Amino acid sequence: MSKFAKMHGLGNDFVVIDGREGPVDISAPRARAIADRHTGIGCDQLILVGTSGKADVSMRIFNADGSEVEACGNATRCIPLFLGRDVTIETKAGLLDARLAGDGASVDMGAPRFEWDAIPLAYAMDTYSMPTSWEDLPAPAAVNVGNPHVIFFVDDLVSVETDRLGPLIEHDPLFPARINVNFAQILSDQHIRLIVWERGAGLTQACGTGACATAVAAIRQGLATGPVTVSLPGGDLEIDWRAGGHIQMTGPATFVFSGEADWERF
Ligand SMILES: N[C@@H](CCC[C@H](N)C(=O)O)C(=O)O
Repeated sequence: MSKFAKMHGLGNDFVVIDGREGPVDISAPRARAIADRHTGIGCDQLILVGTSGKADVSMRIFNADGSEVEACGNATRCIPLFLGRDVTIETKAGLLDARLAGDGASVDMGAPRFEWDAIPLAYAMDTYSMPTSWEDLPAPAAVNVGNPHVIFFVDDLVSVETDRLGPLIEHDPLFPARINVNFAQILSDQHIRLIVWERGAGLTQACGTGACATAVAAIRQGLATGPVTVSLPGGDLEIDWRAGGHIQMTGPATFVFSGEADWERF
């Protein structure tokens, strides 16, 4: 048996398992079973907090489909709340600094990457404005903020079939590691509306790394100036980035309930 908390960041929900007391064995099928909304606990991502030799704690991230990934912005904001203090967190994407702020946390998400093989793409291509697209969507941008994102800036978000185009693009062979798909509408110089089809989880209420990647792509293309408010279905995130620098993400994190479970049963 070990302790867990159900938490969320703007409705992007997590089962956060405390693995600091002893090893918790999470395989892909087990992560999928825990995340199942009918037969498990239910979540978009399963988060395993552990000990670390390099930071205060480590964090492993599993999508609802069981795939283990490098980064999760909303979950990173939940960790200071889960532990009750500011923390440094070791992730597959590097060390992150997360501090309690307002009704959530503020996190240094590191520096974005734009090289085609860092996204990764299947072959060399300009990631500022990619010479490709799908159906009526405009040419996208690609950014890696610890995990891979493609961003489409559209005129009218309501008319985009996000649930049909999202999975099509996520699984396109251009993206050998699959991809998180961001559909964004610029509302003003400092305000973006965003819907994210997440790799391995589908449409979510919010995606922290998606907000970071989208704000960075917009600032890079001169479509916005930082700091940017990114409005997702679940609420708003504040993203600050200057070219060459780190991304600072600030927004809410919520504790829902705690429990104890025998993970061997999943
Ligand atoms: N919800 C997260 C992102 C979770 C991982 C993502 N689906 C991936 O596969 O990279 C966030 O808030 O950033």
